[in-house]
Amino acid sequence: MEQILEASQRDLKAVQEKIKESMANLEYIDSSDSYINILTNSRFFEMALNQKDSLEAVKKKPYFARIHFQRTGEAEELLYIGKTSLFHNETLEPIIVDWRSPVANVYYDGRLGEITYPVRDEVFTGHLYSKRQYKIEDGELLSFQDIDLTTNDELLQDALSGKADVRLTEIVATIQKEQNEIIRAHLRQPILVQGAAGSGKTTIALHRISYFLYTMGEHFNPEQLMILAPNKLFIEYIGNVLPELGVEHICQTTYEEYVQKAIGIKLKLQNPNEQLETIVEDGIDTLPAFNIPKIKGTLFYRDILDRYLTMHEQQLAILFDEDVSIEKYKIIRGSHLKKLFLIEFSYMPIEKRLERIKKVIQAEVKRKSKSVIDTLNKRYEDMIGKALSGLRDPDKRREMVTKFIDKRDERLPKIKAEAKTTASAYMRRFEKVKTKLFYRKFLTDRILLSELAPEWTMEEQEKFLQYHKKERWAIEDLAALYYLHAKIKGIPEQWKMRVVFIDEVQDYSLFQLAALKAGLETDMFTMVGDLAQGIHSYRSVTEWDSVLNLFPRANYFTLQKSYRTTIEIMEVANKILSKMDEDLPLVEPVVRHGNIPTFVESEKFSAGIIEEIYEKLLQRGHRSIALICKTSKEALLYSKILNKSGIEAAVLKEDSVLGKTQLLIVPSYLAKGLEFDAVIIVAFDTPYFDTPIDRKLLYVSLTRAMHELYLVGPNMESFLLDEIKK
Ligand SMILES: Nc1ncnc2c1ncn2[C@@H]1O[C@H](COP(=O)(O)OP(=O)(O)OP(=O)(O)O)[C@@H](O)[C@H]1O
Repeated sequence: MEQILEASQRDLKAVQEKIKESMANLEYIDSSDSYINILTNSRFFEMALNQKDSLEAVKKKPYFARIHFQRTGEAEELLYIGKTSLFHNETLEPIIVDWRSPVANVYYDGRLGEITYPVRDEVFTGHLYSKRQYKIEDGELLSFQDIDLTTNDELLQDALSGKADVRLTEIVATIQKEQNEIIRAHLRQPILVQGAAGSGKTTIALHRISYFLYTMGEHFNPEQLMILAPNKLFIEYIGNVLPELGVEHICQTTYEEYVQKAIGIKLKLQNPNEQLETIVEDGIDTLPAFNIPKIKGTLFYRDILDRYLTMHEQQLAILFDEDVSIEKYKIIRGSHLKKLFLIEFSYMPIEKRLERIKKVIQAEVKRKSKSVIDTLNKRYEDMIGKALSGLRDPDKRREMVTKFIDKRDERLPKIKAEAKTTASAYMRRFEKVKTKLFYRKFLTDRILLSELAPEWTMEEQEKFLQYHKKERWAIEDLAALYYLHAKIKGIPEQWKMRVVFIDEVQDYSLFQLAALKAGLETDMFTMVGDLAQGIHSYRSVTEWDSVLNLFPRANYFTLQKSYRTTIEIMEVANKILSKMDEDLPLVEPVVRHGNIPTFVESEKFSAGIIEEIYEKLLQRGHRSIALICKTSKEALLYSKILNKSGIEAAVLKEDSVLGKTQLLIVPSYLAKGLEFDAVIIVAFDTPYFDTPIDRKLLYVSLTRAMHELYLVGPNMESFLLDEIKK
C-alpha cells in the first residue's frame, strides 16, 4: 500500500506539472491541444487523488477478513476483504478485494464448503475452505479467528458492545447473512423491508447505496440517487457513514425539502410533529371519522385529483376545435392536434404536450407556408402573364400588371411574417397554470369539489371547504402538489431522481409514494421501515400490502433480529410490541446481556433523581445518554429544571448538532431512528396511555437504548407495564 501511495504521490506531481505546462502554453498560443491536455490530465489527477484518498483512509485498517476459496476449475486463492480494493501495481493481481465485489459475497453469505455466488447474471460455484476475521487497529493486528457463520461471532459482539459513537457507523466487517441479502438484493428491482427496531434498516440502506454505486460503476451519476430521511437531524446522524462507505455527491434530503425544490414552490408548512403532538395530547380516539390528513394520503384522493386533471385536459382539448390557418389556407386541422394532445402525447405532462404541439405547428407552418407562397407566387405570375398577353390597351395592361405586382408584394411578405408567429398566436389560448393556485382552487371551490368528489357527503364536502378556508399547508398537501405538478409540468431534469432510498417509510402515505413514483417515472425504490414505529399512522400507511400493490415488482424482506438493544431491554420493549394491533412478531435480540432495566418510583419530576442516575451512567462509561419524554412541552420544562440544578442538559431539536457530551432531552417522536448508550424515560405530566399512538411512542423510546434503560415515574402503569422481571 505504501508503495502504491508513493507511486501515486509521484503520479500526482507529474500530472500537476503537466497541467501547469499546458496552462502556460495556453496563454501564448491558442492551442486546442493544450485544452485537451488539461482535460485529460485533470481527469488523471482526479482519479489518482481519489485512489490516494481511499488508500489513505484505509491504511490503518486495510482489511478485516480473509477467505480461502477455490472457484470450480481454478486454483485456490486467499482473498483479503477490505473497504476498498488494492491491486499489485505491476502484476495487477488483487491484494485486497472490495467488500462490494461479487466474490466478497462468499464471506457474508456462505457457510464453509460448497458454495455458489452470482456475478451479474451468471452463477459461479466453488469451495470455501475457511473464513478468517482480523481485528486491526491503528495499523496493528490485534487478533484473528476462524469462523463459519458470521453470526454471533466475536467481532459482532465486540462491535455491538462498543460505546455508541453519537452517529451511525459502517458495519462492513460484521454484516449478517440476512442483511447481506438485502444489501445485494436485485438492484434493478424495488425492495421493501419491514425490520424490527435496531435490526439495522438504516445501516443496511446506506450500505446498499454504497453497493449500488460500486456495482453500477461510472455509468451512474450519484446525483441522481436520493435518500429521503425523516428530518434534518437524521441527515446529520447518518452523515459520517456515507463518506466512510465511499459514497459522495448523492442527494440527501427530506421529503418536504425535496418536493418543494422539485416543484419550485416554497411553502410555510405546518410542522408535522406539532400535528402529532396535538393528536397525542387530545388522544387518538378523538380523531374525526372524516380525517382530512389521512384522506389526503389515500389513493382515492389521487383519483379525485386525476379527475381534476382530466377535467383540465378536456377544457384545453376544446380549444383545439379551431384549425391552424394562415390567411384562409388551412395548415393543420385542430382535430389532428387534439388527437396528439389527448392520445399520442398523453404519456407526457400536459404543458410539455403543448410545447411539443407548438413545435409540430411550427414545423408544419414552415413546410406549408413555403408551398402557400409558392402557389400564390405562381398564381400572381399567371395573372400577370395573362394580363400581359391578354390586354391590348397598354394603359390598362400596365395598370393591371402593376396592380397584381403590388398585391403580390403586399400579400406575400405579410404571409411570411404571419407564418413566423402562427404557432405562438395559436398557442396563446392555452394559458399556463400555476400548480399552487390550481390545487388551491380545488381545495376551496364548492362547485368544483361537488363535481370531483361526489362520493363525499354534502357535510363532508363542507368540512373539507371549511378546513381550507384559511390558506394553510401541511405535509399531506405535498403529495398532491407534487403529483399535480408532475402531471401538468413535469419534474425538472435536475430533480428527476432515478433511484430513491426511503428510510422510515412507515411514516409515508400511499399517495406520497405514488406521487413520487409517478413524478420520477421509476419504481426503483428501496424502502425500509417498521410498522411498530408508525407514530404518524394517523396519516400514513398501516400495512405493507397496499405498498406492495403500488410496487408490484418489489421484493419484500423482513428483519426480526435487533442488533442495538440488550436482551433485557428488548424483553421490556417486546411487552409493548405485543400489545399493538399490528400483530407483528416479537423482536429477537442477538445474544447480548446487560443490566435489567430499572424502574425508579417518583411522584413528580425531580432533578435530584435524574442527576443521580445520570452520574451513575457516566461513571459506568456511557457517553451518549438521553432523557426521553413524551412531548416537547415536557422536554422544555425538564431542561429548565435540570439546568437550574446545574446539570448540563439540552433539548434535542430538528436542527441540533449531535455530538456534545451532555444529557440530551428528547421528545419521543424525535427519538425515532436514533440510538444512545443509555436512556432514561420519564412519564409524569403525560403518562403513556393504552392507545395506538402512545404504544408506538413508548416502543420507539424503549428501543433507543443500546445498553441501559431507566424508567422514572409515579408507577409502572405510566409505562404500560405491570412489572419488570428480575
Ligand atoms: N451486522 C451488524 N454489525 C454490527 N452492528 C450492527 C449490525 N447491524 C446493525 N448494527 C447496529 O445496530 C444498530 C441499529 O442499526 P440501525 O439504526 O440501522 O437500525 P434500524 O433498524 O434503522 O433501527 P430503528 O428502526 O430503530 O431506526 C446500529 O448501532 C448499527 O450499527
